[in-house]
Amino acid sequence: MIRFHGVSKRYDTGQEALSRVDFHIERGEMVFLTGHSGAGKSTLMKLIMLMERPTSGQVIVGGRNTERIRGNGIAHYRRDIGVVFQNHQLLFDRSVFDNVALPLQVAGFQTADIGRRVRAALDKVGLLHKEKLKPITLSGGEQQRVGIARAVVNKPALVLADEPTGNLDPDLSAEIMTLFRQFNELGMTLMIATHDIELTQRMNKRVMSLEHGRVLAGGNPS
Ligand SMILES: Nc1ncnc2c1ncn2[C@@H]1O[C@H](COP(=O)(O)OP(=O)(O)OP(=O)(O)O)[C@@H](O)[C@H]1O
Repeated sequence: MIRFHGVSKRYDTGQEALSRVDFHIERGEMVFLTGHSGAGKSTLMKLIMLMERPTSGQVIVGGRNTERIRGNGIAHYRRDIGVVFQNHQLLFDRSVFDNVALPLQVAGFQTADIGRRVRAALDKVGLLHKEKLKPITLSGGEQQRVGIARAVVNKPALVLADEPTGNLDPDLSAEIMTLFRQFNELGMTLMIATHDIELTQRMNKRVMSLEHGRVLAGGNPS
């Protein structure tokens, strides 16, 4: 699903965020990405999202060399990737329903189809009864679940989550991880960046660790 071949990323500031990174994630895997602050986790995910481009090396996603994905192709490519952030990035003047519907509207789905899919996603994260509320009235854990529903509503093959439990207490973090595991069991490939080593140990999934822009361990399926 994702292959990095000798990927380096140097920002314009001269900072080398990734240095000759090689790894492979198979379709259907759930992999944690860990490492100290500044190790390069977000940069690695931005390269997969085509928000940044490598200075050298190849990023292959779903069998496609992303170097060749340009212009209009980028939006199309991103439709098959769900993204979850630590700070939700929800629209606070829209309802829960509208927030989750957003990716489907952008992709041009029919209204009836949108309703069906949004409710299915909200049901999976246990928030069907809150579809009319504004996100501001929800707890942090609920807001994060809205963010997750939005990330998966399009049934993407790949979900990237950057510190999805960063602001949550241990019980809520475990709940979010259970959700991710359920999506993984449905066949989605997941990559989850986290500082929470204890949480990753409990999940019993592959852990890939970065240190100063290099893969320290766990770069390949066991
Ligand atoms: N846009 C940018 N311009 C310049 N340097 C950057 C940029 N983004 C990240 N960096 C630098 O690249 C390195 C890797 O940053 P990155 O955000 O990928 O790390 P991270 O492992 O996600 O860290 P954290 O856990 O703190 O989010 C850091 O030294 C950071 O300062």
